[in-house]
Amino acid sequence: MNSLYIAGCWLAGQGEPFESRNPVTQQVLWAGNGATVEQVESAVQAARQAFPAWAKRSLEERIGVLETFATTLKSRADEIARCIGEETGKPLWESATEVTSMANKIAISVQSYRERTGEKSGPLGDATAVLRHKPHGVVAVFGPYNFPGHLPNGHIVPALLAGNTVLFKPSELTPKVAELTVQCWIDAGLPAGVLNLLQGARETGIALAANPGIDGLFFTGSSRTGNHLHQQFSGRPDKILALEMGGNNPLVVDEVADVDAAVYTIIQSAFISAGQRCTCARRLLVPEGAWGDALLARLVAVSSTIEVGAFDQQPPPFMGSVISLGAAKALMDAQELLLANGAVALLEMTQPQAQAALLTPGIIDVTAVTDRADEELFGPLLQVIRYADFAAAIAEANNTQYGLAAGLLSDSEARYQQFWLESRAGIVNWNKQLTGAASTAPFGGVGASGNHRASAYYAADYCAYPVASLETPNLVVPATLTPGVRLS
Ligand SMILES: NC(=O)C1=CN([C@@H]2O[C@H](COP(=O)(O)OP(=O)(O)OC[C@H]3O[C@@H](n4cnc5c(N)ncnc54)[C@H](O)[C@@H]3O)[C@@H](O)[C@H]2O)C=CC1
Ligand SMILES: O=C(O)CCC(=O)N[C@@H](CCC(=O)O)C(=O)O
Repeated sequence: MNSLYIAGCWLAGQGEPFESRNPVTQQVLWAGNGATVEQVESAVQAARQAFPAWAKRSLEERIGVLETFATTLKSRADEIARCIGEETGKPLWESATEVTSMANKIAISVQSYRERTGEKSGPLGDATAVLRHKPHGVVAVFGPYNFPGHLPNGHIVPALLAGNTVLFKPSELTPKVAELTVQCWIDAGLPAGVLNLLQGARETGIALAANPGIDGLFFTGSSRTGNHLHQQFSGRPDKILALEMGGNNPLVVDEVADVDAAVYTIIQSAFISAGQRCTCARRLLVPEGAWGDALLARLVAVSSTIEVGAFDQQPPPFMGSVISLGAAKALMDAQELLLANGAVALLEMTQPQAQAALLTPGIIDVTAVTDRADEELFGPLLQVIRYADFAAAIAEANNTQYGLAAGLLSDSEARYQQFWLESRAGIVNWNKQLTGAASTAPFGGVGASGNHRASAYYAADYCAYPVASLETPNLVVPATLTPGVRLS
């Protein structure tokens, strides 16, 4: 099978074989071979060769290709949504929103490019000061499995718009979505070599990140891989590295008047996408006492009725599966370990069928667990921590190496102001779910969640570098010479 797209040609990978499966039925959806070190090198050369012509095209010409890509996405929206659903397990209604986000990314990126990396000029003395931006050159884009279309697209679109050429290494768990996306780019008329697809697992990623021919690497994925890349790129200030990584996100609940509104917002924060969003609430901070007990009772009651099912089930489920049987097992093991260490199951996460990666929502009280690991459990398992007062809640919210998203549900604006000031995260929400960040805003975290190169609306910033110029067509001797210099 021709799994790679290099220099405008589909060709077979010569590396390790791998496949993707429907996480519920285990049906094989895609099978192929990864790219070898040599094939990565030939893709880097193709991207290098294509770079000057692509970068020299006018911005309007590049926008034209991107807009055709958006039209292609819209015309194939149902097919792409189905592909995302069957490969990730995400319900069709949610996969459809992912395709919409992909298409919307074009206009948002153009607006962002013009606003943040466009051209500005003004008089400075007897010259004109001009600010323009240039693309970096050849950049690698690494994608995660949870948004196999939207998140790589969030790097690829602004990178191409700025004039870079791209090597796309998708998650090995979602090769079929990646292949379909690249086909849409081909149909949109993207010239050969401008976007190259390097399928493969970790070894392909390692080969691409280590290739000396890349000028930058834009990564969305786990903190562990991101940290590894950060170390690998240390001492290389000549290469730009943008890291979007995971979180251990806190959602603090105050004693609000509308308990059902709080419960709904918690569910949208913790269980959407079966808990497989980097922005999902992982830790729910609930006040000690009767009000907190009542909130939790209601949360458990409603969560136990959440529909979980296959991506195409009718009527549609709220939650699909997690990405694989392996991921389901790791989550079940993590729950078991927490329970063995003193956690109390308020609603135990279960895996109803051993051969399907479907998990029911889990809510466990970990207040009594000492030395809780500060790690991201990437699935539908919400950890509850009870707090004595608001200061303790904020301290617990910040008790993490990560800093992606943090939220407060409270009727008090003063408390929100305190929370906003004292919390440390790139997304801080008040009475809104943690998930579903807008593409029209910057998206990135601090601490172990990122390296201060926010994506989404600010992706333009890492896709091009500023060039400041002082310009005048007339080379003249200034009226006043610097002391000590004589021209006569
Ligand atoms: N902050 C953000 O914007 C987002 C972060 N995420 C995070 O992504 C994670 C889930 O995605 P995964 O696919 O599991 O991430 P991952 O880190 O396992 O994989 C991401 C990519 O890196 C590649 N890779 C793995 N090891 C590598 C190595 N040593 N060298 C080079 N490449 C390597 C993989 O093949 C894949 O293409 C979660 O932690 C989630 O929080 C997901 C979405 C958004
Ligand atoms: O990148 C963008 O355009 C906006 C950020 C975004 O879409 N965030 C989503 C996905 C987060 C994840 O991958 O887990 C969200 O906040 O739900």
